[in-house]
Formats: sequence, C-alpha cells, structure tokens
Amino acid sequence: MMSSDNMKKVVLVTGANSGIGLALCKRLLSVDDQIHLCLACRNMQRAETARAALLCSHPGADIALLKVDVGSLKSVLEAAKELKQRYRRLDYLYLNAGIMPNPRIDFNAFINGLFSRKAIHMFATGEGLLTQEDQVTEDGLQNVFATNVFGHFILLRELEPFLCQSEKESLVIWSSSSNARRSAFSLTDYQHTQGKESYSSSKYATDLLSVALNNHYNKQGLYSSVVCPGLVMTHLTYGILPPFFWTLILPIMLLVWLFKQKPESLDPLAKYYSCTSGLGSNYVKPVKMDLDEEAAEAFYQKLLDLETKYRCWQNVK
Ligand SMILES: NC(=O)C1=CN([C@@H]2O[C@H](COP(=O)(O)OP(=O)(O)OC[C@H]3O[C@@H](n4cnc5c(N)ncnc54)[C@H](OP(=O)(O)O)[C@@H]3O)[C@@H](O)[C@H]2O)C=CC1
Ligand SMILES: CC(C)=CCC[C@@H](C)[C@H]1CC[C@H]2C3=C(CC[C@]12C)[C@@]1(C)CCC(=O)C[C@@H]1CC3
Repeated sequence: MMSSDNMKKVVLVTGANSGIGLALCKRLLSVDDQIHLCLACRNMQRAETARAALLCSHPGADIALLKVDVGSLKSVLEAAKELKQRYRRLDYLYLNAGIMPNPRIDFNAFINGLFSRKAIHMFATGEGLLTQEDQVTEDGLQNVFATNVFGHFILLRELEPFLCQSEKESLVIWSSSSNARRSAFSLTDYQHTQGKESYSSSKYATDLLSVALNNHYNKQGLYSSVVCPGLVMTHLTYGILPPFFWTLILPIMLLVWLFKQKPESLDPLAKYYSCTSGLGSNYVKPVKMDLDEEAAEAFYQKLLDLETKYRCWQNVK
C-alpha cells in the first residue's frame, strides 16, 4: 500500500532559483502546499536562497534541491539518476531554465519597426530586434540549444519511466516565448550555428518538440504543453537593458500601444474582458503555434539521432 507521503505529487522545476521559475514555485505552493517541490538549479547557493524565500512564505512546505546544469549532458544524467533514487513518481516537470546570452538590440531594426505597421507586434515579441552571441559547450553543442532544448530533452528521456506510469498522467510544461519564430529556425541547422537569433530558434524548437512529444507519449500518459510568459522583468530581460532603462521605457511602450490601437480593429460583437474571475483564475488565452506536425516529427527524429550519438560518446569516454 502507498503511504500518504508517496501519494503526494512530485513537481520538478528547472531554473527555479530566480525570475519566472521562482515565481512559479511560489504560485504552485500557494495552490497546493502538499506537493514535493524540487528546485533544479545549477548554483546551489542561489538554490538555497530561493528555498529559504519560499519557506518564508510557505513554512513547512516540502522543498528539495537538485543540482543540475541543463547545458551539460553529464550533469543532466547525474541529476536524473539522483532523482530516480529520491522519488518513485514525477507528476509535473517544468522545463523552464533558459538563457539569452550576450543580447544586442538592433537599433536600425528598432527605428524601422517603430514606424511600420509591425510596431505593436515588434514590442510584443521583440521580433527581429534582438541578436545573441552563442558559444559551444564542453559537449560540443551550441550553448543556447543545449540549455534551452537538448539538456531538457535528455532529462525528460531519462525520467521517461517516471513520467509514463500506467496509473497516472504526467505533465511536461516548457517555458517558450513570443520570440519563438519559424524563420529563425532551420531543420538543417537546428542548433543555430549560423545565425544570430539562437534564442528565437531555440524557443521555436521547444514548440516543435512539445508537439512531437504529444504525438509520441500521450498514449503512455505523458502530456506536453508550452507556455509563453510574455515580457517579464527578470535577470534575462535585465541582461538586455538595465533596470532603470526598463522603468523609463515601459510607460513609453504603453503609450505606443495606445496610439497604435485602431478603433476599427475592435470587433463590435465581441466583449473584451479580463479572464480573471473569482471562480478560478484563467489569465491566458491559447494561441495557435506556427508549425506543422511533419516538421515537429522531423526535428524529434534529429534529436533522437543526436541523443544516440551522445550516449555512445558518453559510454566511450
Ligand atoms: N523574462 C521574460 O520576459 C521571458 C522569459 N521566458 C523564458 O522563461 C524562462 C525563465 O527565464 P527568466 O525567469 O526570465 O530568466 P532568469 O534569468 O531570471 O531565470 C533563468 C533561470 O534558468 C537558470 N538557468 C540558466 N541556465 C541554466 C543551466 N545551464 N542549468 C540550470 N539552470 C539554468 C538560471 O539559473 P542561474 O541563476 O544559475 O543563472 C535561472 O534560475 C526561460 O526559459 C526564458 O527563456 C520566456 C518569455 C519571456
Ligand atoms: C527604447 C528601446 C530601445 C526599446 C527596445 C525595447 C526592446 C528591448 C523590447 C521590446 C519587446 C521586448 C521583448 C523581449 C526583450 C526586450 C524587447 C525586445 C523578449 C524577447 C524577452 C525574452 C522573451 O522570451 C520574449 C520577450 C518579448 C518582448
């Protein structure tokens, strides 16, 4: 018979020590403080600080730490092994850790975009505005791809037996982005070795991967979904512009949005209302992803090939 402790849901969040990951953990505990929450972080000191902050608002919560650098395959394999020893189940896997290294704003694109019909879209998604300088990891992979996509994919593959259990369903949730863009991604260069939009490419890759995962795993009780947090002030965005700059431009961004609103674009037969209600909160609306299932499957097969290659390499080492 299962003890009540074994019946508690196990939730793992990568990149849980700051920004969206930490806010998510706080929210999860406020919804259900009976979960086993595991903060998967690369820096244990920052993880400890995050744990202490969560315990301040939720004393008595069951919060564990797991060391993992999702950009390193060795670290991911070790973390997965550790997890399998600690828990008998995994209910929610939040694949949230992510990087946008050395971001630069393309000011020419910004000025051109500002006076074009795409201004609102540009402010909402950052499309065409940002470039990044990527690097190669110890495993020989592009860092952004390794961190935002492949490390998480390997983690998920390692935890497959826990996620695919006949008696219960499990959910994998990816932190994607409005910056995910089809044109930044290429199946022939899925690690984005050539371009300067590795972030955009990696987020499009997570969208594709999520679709493929559903096709492959739904029958086994594993469901994948992507969330798109919009624009959130975190270390990631403070890497693009310093905090004081954001304080200055946010009201301007709001004004641009107001002036760009066309009254004729409003549907007279629609009510524009907040999704928040006292009967349960739903702040989000679904947006169809710009992708097709064949591309998702082709990308999934490429990831499986890469996985095979790296597993052989790990065995040889
Ligand atoms: N902020 C925004 O506007 C948006 C963010 N997102 C996505 O949300 C996710 C969270 O980002 P956000 O909270 O904004 O940014 P933060 O930089 O605040 O958080 C990123 C988290 O990921 C961790 N992380 C980064 N690299 C690794 C690694 N190799 N191994 C383990 N952990 C790692 C960081 O750890 P450490 O502290 O050690 O660096 C940190 O905890 C990302 O995937 C991002 O792409 C999506 C849309 C918008
Ligand atoms: C005055 C001035 C220089 C304005 C530039 C504003 C841009 C820096 C932002 C406009 C939209 C923003 C945005 C992001 C980063 C910063 C902007 C490009 C993200 C790409 C950050 C990470 C994400 O995942 C999505 C964000 C979408 C919007």
